[in-house]
Amino acid sequence: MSENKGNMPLGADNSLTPSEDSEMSHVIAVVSGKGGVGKSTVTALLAVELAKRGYKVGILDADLTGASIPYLFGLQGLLKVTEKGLLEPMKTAQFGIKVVSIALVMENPEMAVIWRGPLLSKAIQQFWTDVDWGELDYLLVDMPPGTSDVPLTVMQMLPLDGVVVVTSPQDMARSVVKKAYHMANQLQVPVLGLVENMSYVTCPHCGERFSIFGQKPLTEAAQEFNVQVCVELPVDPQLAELTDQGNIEQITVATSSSLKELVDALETLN
Ligand SMILES: Nc1ncnc2c1ncn2[C@@H]1O[C@H](COP(=O)(O)OP(=O)(O)OP(=O)(O)O)[C@@H](O)[C@H]1O
Repeated sequence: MSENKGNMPLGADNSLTPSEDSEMSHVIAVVSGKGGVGKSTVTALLAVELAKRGYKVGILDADLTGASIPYLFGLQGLLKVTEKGLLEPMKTAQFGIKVVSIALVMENPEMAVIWRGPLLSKAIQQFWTDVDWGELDYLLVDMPPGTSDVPLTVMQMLPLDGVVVVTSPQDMARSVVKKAYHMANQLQVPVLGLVENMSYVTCPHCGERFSIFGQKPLTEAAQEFNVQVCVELPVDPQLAELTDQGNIEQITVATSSSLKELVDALETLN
């Protein structure tokens, strides 16, 4: 782990190499200021949209104390171990997205709640070094919520292309974006996009949009911190139902089309 010397940028820790045969073209971290804003849901939707465009996608669920990626995709059971002694990611039913999560490794993943920072970091490190990821166009990392030490350490370990920030209208968006911006700056990677989740509701009868939490100057925050893309996702009852059922891959265009601009931007990384 590289040492933080005052204001010196931390950069990625290049000593951490993925397992033999693993090759990730792009690694993108999805972060949020706090839990419950829909970070895992957005990670899953981005993965589905990229997979729909024909890319090979994986998700590293680094949110060890709130691992929800397997549930969104209806994945159960434990990961198998390959002949080489590596963990084999579990593939999602429809698009074959490769998922690794503490919930697929431990019978009792709730134990991770009592782990301290170094143990959490070590587990995530192993999700990078001891997993047979194979060839991936995109690996999305569902980060622990917040912009404190643990997520920073995690981000520091991985060779990131950039960061996607998820906020909700009740969130202090400007402050979250500011912290994520400084975090990304330290790591010398860009903030690729800002997603305001549960931003509005659409009337099912007339199609009119209601910003029930009021209009927030989200684009101002994006401009201020030079975020390239800024998108809004509606409160979507279909999405809530599909995630509860573990069927997020069956999402139809309505919500996922809101992510189009961001997915386009991720595609330009190629
Ligand atoms: N746009 C949306 N419309 C409807 N429901 C949503 C939307 N986004 C997220 N949800 C629901 O909100 C809940 C929390 O979402 P999610 O688990 O993605 O949050 P999170 O930020 O990852 O939380 P944590 O960090 O605590 O894991 C889920 O039940 C999900 O179905």
